Amino acid sequence: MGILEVKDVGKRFGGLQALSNVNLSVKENSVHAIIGPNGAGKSTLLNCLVGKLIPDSGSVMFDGQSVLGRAPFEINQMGISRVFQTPEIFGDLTVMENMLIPIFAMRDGAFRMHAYETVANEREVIEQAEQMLEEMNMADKRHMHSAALSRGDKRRLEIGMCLSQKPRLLLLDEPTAGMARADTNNTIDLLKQISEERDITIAIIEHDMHVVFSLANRITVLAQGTPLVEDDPQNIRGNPKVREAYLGESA
Ligand SMILES: Nc1ncnc2c1ncn2[C@@H]1O[C@H](COP(=O)(O)OP(=O)(O)OP(=O)(O)O)[C@@H](O)[C@H]1O
Repeated sequence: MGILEVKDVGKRFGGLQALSNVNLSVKENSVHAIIGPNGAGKSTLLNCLVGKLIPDSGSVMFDGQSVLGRAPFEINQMGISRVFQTPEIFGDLTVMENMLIPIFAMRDGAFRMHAYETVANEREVIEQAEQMLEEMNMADKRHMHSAALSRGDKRRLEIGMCLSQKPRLLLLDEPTAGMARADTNNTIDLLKQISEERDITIAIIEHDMHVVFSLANRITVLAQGTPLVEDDPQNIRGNPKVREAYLGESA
């Protein structure tokens, strides 16, 4: 039994069956990649996991509890944290101010833009934020405006903000999209370190096969809204069905 169990999930948009019979079991403390060609349904599936979409059929269980019908913030409080394609940080705030927001939200149960103002003097919250910045290797950038950070550092900050909420499952939606190779490699190293050092499960949607094969210990291939194969990375590489699904792409 995985920490995340998706059973027979279907989702239709008008005449388009975006997902059908999706089954997925994500083992605790694994790094599970969900890959597939454009339009395969990866983002739709992810949105069903975090409450942004409600499937038409099937079930999504996290740690034995259904996430269906819960609002995104409730699912977040259950222990699922999501990293978006474009970093969701507040560019006008400093690195430290950004880091304060989710820690306050976790304590008080809401994620609000002005949150840091009301807690800026609270020692305990500041100490937690400082510690997370240390762990993310960003302490020296604490006073920088977040908009001025490199793409890799924005991602690093956002991942730190997610981790400060102590999630049990981190969902990443193409975390290296649009990055230069150096930033991509830094992000790979950071995610490797997180999965090795923390009691956390990672599920990642990713197009870049270098990232997928550097990180994942389990891979599900989606094609036309349904899982084509789920296996260990070494078996996915040579799988003819996967190559066929990716015809014209590099699997
Ligand atoms: N809100 C929506 N309304 C209508 N159709 C949608 C909606 N969201 C997604 N789709 C369609 O559902 C199918 C699956 O889309 P989805 O974005 O989940 O695929 P994907 O695997 O994430 O693709 P990509 O790799 O290009 O991001 C596509 O045909 C897409 O056009």
